[in-house]
Amino acid sequence: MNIKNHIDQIVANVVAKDPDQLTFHQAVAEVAHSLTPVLERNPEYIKQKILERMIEPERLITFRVPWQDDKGEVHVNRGIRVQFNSAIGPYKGGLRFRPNVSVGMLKFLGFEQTFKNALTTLPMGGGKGGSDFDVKGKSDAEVMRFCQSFMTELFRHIGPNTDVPAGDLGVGAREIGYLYGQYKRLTNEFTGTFTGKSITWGGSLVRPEATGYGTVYFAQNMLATKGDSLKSKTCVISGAGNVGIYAIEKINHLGGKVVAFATAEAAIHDKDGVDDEKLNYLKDLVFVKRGAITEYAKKYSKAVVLPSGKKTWDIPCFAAFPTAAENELDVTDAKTLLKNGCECVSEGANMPCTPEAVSAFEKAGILYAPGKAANAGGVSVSGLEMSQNSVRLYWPREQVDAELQKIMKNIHDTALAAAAEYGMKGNYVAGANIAGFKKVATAMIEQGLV
Ligand SMILES: NC(=O)C1=CN([C@@H]2O[C@H](COP(=O)(O)OP(=O)(O)OC[C@H]3O[C@@H](n4cnc5c(N)ncnc54)[C@H](OP(=O)(O)O)[C@@H]3O)[C@@H](O)[C@H]2O)C=CC1
Ligand SMILES: O=C(O)CCC(=O)C(=O)O
Repeated sequence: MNIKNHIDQIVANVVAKDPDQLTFHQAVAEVAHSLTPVLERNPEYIKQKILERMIEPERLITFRVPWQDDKGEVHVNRGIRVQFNSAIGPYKGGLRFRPNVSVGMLKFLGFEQTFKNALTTLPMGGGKGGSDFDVKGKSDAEVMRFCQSFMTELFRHIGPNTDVPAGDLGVGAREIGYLYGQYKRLTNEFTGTFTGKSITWGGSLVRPEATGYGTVYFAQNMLATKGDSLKSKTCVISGAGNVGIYAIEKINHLGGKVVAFATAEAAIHDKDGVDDEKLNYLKDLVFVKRGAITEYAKKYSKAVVLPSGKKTWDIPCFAAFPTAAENELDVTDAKTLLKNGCECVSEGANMPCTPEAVSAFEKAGILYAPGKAANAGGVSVSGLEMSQNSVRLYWPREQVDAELQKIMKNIHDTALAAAAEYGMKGNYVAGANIAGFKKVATAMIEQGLV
């Protein structure tokens, strides 16, 4: 059998089956093509149709979410949970509330999550969920009513040993509180069915920081292979949310300087860098006041708002951290980064670089880490939160952070070793896909035709 043709056919079938699910096609194509040498060496995977089974979610739940705004007007949104793969543990993955959320988007995210969770070494399967609800411009009371309605259906499909959601875009501490409160009311149980909980009621220290910190730890591990580090280096990020803000914090800890960050609405260039004092202001602005980042440029006179159409990737840097959303960094951005001397890209978001941008980085031979490896710190500490909930203990900050660093180094080393084993030295995309796939595939084979 010609393995390349076989894989092309699998990808073509995915496209034909659900033609509108573009990000899902993109995620499947990337993984499938990097598995060519693995399938060549392991005919059992082909015989057992492991890849074909892995691209079909185990279960897909959609439901109606009716809610009332503050004026009493009724609205209806769609709730979705994709329970993608439970071969190595309960389904695990975040909830996203954003107007563009669709089944296809959540399938892409749930598929990626399966590989990411396998890489963490913790016993977690893959899942993802969310709604086309827009949290922007809603009052706390409206968000609460929406979350309560959403959970009134979702609660019957989740549980500490079944499916454990967490946050993602648009779902932060406030939303998790409202969702968990309703879950508890309906089940009459206080269990670890959610992660990212507040530290006073079952959360883990370092979970809020974990994705941003982890992405920077991953970059640190990549740079160490070249005898380099982030010390005194200029960095840029996109996104000024949970992942982006804590990525800035860790870059500061390591002696780097972040000179640009952005939201979907605006990008800021601060050539002096976002030091700890400015970062505290930014945290309060984003997490507490829910204000626009343009306020930052009003407060700090040397910072400027970039002209419309300009992105943080236009600012020269040594390392770039895309921490916003899928396909936010295209090939033009990649070429600009390379032209300006960028040597390291570590993805905090899920699939933020387009395939053409990734090819440009690979061709240039710079250090490039895909999200499913580099942003796995968040779900890793979620796994540690589940462990703490199971034994009803809280671990100290130093212990959780030490575990996080250990896990990120292990993911780095595992991806690097898998890439080298299959003749793709230094290719973290192939390495992460191969290592994640082999772990899940082995579990699926051992569990019979599931
Ligand atoms: N939270 C976590 O633990 C994890 C998150 N991720 C991924 O990281 C990314 C960010 O998540 P998180 O920080 O939690 O989300 P938040 O909602 O906290 O923040 C997202 C930030 O990205 C900006 N943004 C969103 N969409 C776009 C876009 N299309 N172009 C430019 N900027 C955009 C938002 O701007 P605005 O406010 O204007 O919308 C906001 O500043 C997502 O891809 C998520 O899937 C991955 C692993 C774990
Ligand atoms: O912490 C989690 O369970 C999920 C985090 C997440 O959604 C992600 O890794 O993309």
